[in-house]
Amino acid sequence: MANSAQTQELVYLVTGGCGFLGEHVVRMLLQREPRLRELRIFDLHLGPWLEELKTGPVQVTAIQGDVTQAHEVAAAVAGAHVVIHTAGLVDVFGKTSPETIHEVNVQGTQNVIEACVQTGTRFLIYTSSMEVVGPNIKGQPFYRGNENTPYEAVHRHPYPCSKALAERLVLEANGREVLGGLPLVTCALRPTGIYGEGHQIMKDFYHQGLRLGGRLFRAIPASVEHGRVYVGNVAWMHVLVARELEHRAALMGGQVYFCYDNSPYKSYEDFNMEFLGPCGLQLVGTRPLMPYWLLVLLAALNTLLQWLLRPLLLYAPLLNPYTLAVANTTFTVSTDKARRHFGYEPLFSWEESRTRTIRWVQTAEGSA
Ligand SMILES: NC(=O)C1=CN([C@@H]2O[C@H](COP(=O)(O)OP(=O)(O)OC[C@H]3O[C@@H](n4cnc5c(N)ncnc54)[C@H](O)[C@@H]3O)[C@@H](O)[C@H]2O)C=CC1
Ligand SMILES: CC(C)[C@@H](O)CC[C@@H](C)[C@H]1CC[C@H]2[C@@H]3[C@H](O)CC4=CC(=O)CC[C@]4(C)[C@H]3CC[C@]12C
Repeated sequence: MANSAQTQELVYLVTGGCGFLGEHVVRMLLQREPRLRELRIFDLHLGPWLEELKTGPVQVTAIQGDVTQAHEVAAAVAGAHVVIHTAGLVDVFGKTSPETIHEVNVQGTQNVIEACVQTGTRFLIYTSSMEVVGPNIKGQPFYRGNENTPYEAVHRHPYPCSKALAERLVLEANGREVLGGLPLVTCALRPTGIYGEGHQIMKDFYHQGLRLGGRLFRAIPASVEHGRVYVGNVAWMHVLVARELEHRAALMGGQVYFCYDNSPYKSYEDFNMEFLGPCGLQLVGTRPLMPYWLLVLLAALNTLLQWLLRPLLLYAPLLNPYTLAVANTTFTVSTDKARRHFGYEPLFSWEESRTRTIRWVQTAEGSA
C-alpha cells in the first residue's frame, strides 16, 4: 500500500461496523483515512445511520451478513486491503448460549481468517479484549499490568474463553500465505472496558438509577480499580494499526496491544459516576452497602430466576455471578507498547472523553 499515500485506492472492511465500537471505527476511518476508496461495513444488523455516510467521496458499502457463514464473509472480504474484525457477541449476561457465543466469536473469526487467506487480503486487525487475560477465575488482581506482565489467564465463562481462542487463531495466522503468495499480517487489540457514546451498559445503569429515584447503591469497594478506555481512542488505535501494519509488519505482525488512554483508574461504579453524576444520579455509600456474601447470594438468585423465566422472557440483569466477580477484581493496565510500536497517542483527552460521554447520556436520555 506504500504507493497509495496520496490516492484514494484502498478498500477496508469493518465487521461489526454497526456496533458500539464498530460505528466509531467506521466514522473514524471516514474522517482520518485519506487513502480510502471503499469502506465496506459488514454486520448482522445494519443501522439506518449508514445512509448518511453514502454522500461522501468514499464509497460506503453496507453488507448485511453473518460471520458464521463462511461464504458471506468471503464475499465481503474479497478485494479488501484491510479487514478490521470487531464483530462479536459481547454477552456476559446469559442472553445467548455458550454454543452461540463460540460459533460467532471463534468460528466467525476463523471464517474471517480463511477469507483473508483465500481471497488475498493481507492485513487483519482483530478486536480482542482485556478479558483474554483476566480477571481470571481465581480473582487474582491485575494491577496496572502490561502485555508482558505474568498472569494466570484461566477462564470458564464462554465469553472470555471465546475471545481467548479467537485471539490465538488470529495471532497464529500471522505469516500464513494468502492468495498471491504474500504473507498475512495480523494483530490483536485488547480494549479494557470501553465507554462512550453508544455504550448500552452505561444506559442500563442510568435507567436503573432513574428507577431507584436517582440513586445507585455501591456494591463494589472503591479500591477495586477497573480499566476503562474511551471508544474514540479505541477506534483511533484501530485506524492507526491498520495504517501502520504494512510498513511495520516485522514488528507489529502477530502482536497484541492493550487499548489505553488517560482515563483515570477508578472502580467500575465510581468511573460510571463521572458521567451519571452530572446527569443527576447519586452513588449511595462510601463502602458497599451489602456484605459480599449477600451480593453473591443475590447474583445466584438472578441466575436461578433467569433459568426459570427463560421459557417466558429473557431476564438478564447486570448482577450475576460473573459480572460480580469481574467487577470485584482489580484489572488495570499501564503500558506504552502501542506508542512504541506504532506511535499511538490518545486522540481524545480524558476531559474530552468525559464531556462527550456526559453529553451523549444527556441527549440519548433526552431523546428517549
Ligand atoms: N464493549 C466493551 O467494553 C469491549 C468490547 N470488546 C470487543 O469489541 C468488539 C465490539 O464490541 P461492542 O461494540 O461493545 O459490541 P456490540 O454488540 O455493540 O457490537 C458488535 C457488533 O457485531 C455484530 N454481530 C454480532 N454477531 C454477528 C454475526 N454473527 N455476524 C455479523 N455481525 C455480528 C452486532 O450486530 C454488532 O453490531 C467485540 O469483539 C468485543 O468483544 C473488547 C473489549 C471491551
Ligand atoms: C452489579 C454490580 C456488581 C456492577 O458493578 C456490575 C458491573 C458489570 C456489569 C461490569 C463490571 C466490569 C464489566 C466488564 C469489563 O469492563 C470487561 C469487559 C470486556 C469486554 O470485552 C466486554 C465487556 C466486559 C465483559 C464488561 C462487561 C460489564 C462488566 C462485567
